[in-house]
Amino acid sequence: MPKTRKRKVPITGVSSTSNATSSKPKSSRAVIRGFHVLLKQQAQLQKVIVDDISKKTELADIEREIEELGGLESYQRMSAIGQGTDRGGGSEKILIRWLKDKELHKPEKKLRLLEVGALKPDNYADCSSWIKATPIDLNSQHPSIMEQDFLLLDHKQNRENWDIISLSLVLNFVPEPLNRGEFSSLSFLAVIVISCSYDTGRMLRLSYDFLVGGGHLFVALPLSCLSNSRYLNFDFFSDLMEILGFSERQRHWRKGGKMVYYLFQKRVDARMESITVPDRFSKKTILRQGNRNNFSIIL
Ligand SMILES: C[S@@+](CC[C@H](N)C(=O)[O-])C[C@H]1O[C@@H](n2cnc3c(N)ncnc32)[C@H](O)[C@@H]1O
Repeated sequence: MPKTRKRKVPITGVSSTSNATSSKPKSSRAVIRGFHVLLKQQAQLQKVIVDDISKKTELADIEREIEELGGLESYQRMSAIGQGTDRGGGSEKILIRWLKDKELHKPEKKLRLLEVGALKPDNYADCSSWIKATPIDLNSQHPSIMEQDFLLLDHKQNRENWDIISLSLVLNFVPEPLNRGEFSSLSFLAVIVISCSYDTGRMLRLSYDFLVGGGHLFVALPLSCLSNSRYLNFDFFSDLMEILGFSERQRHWRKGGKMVYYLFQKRVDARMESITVPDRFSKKTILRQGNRNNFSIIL
């Protein structure tokens, strides 16, 4: 008689039936964490799958779990719930506060803000008298969010076209080129937490090109991307942004916290074309050993 495979306890410990539909903060956090665990494992398994048949079964289990959790839509919905003001609000609050501190909220003309990786269409609705926000996402969840790959924006049209660009939890989320464009939600999920270092660097370069002189770039990252990466730390990131032509204006994180926020300003005198990128920024440079994550940015 053929052996029946015992159904495993979910790797994430997250039950698909109870959590994927709930909007309780604990549940959404658990589902998001669950997704991250599964996606990482899925991406790792996909790398070795070719010659190891037993891994195929493991991968199938993981893909089933991802599907049971509701796929990308569920993940994005949960992240959007996490952004709600009743949950402490999204990172846009920090950007708005910094802009107000700089007295930038009384402009002659509304500030044009490009919000990359928007899960909600109305994050800047309260500031509509001084901010004209354009939310975009690879996989739009709302008719008012333009479905658009930032990396494929028309260069000519967007060059020096934006006063502010927001990359909140996007640099750590850039899918591999193959999975961008015509992706199924599942193949997209597979690479969601394994950022492609070159595209992350390209995103920062494009942000520079797309901002007006003196324009601001807001970056939010999971703290561990800088505090516990093999290839990146606070100093390295600051040097890299300097090289790109950005001056740091604000930085916020706290010990034991989960996030780090930056506000950079495009230097007007910087001439990217003539800058030679030092070697250490154009390849992965190991900064520290041990049990670390692999988040990196390559210019
Ligand atoms: C973790 S969510 C971040 C959501 C929100 N900005 C926040 O701070 O919570 C990352 C989003 O970035 C989007 N994204 C990643 N790369 C992108 C790209 N090249 N162009 C547009 N959106 C992108 C993904 O589709 C995803 O919805």
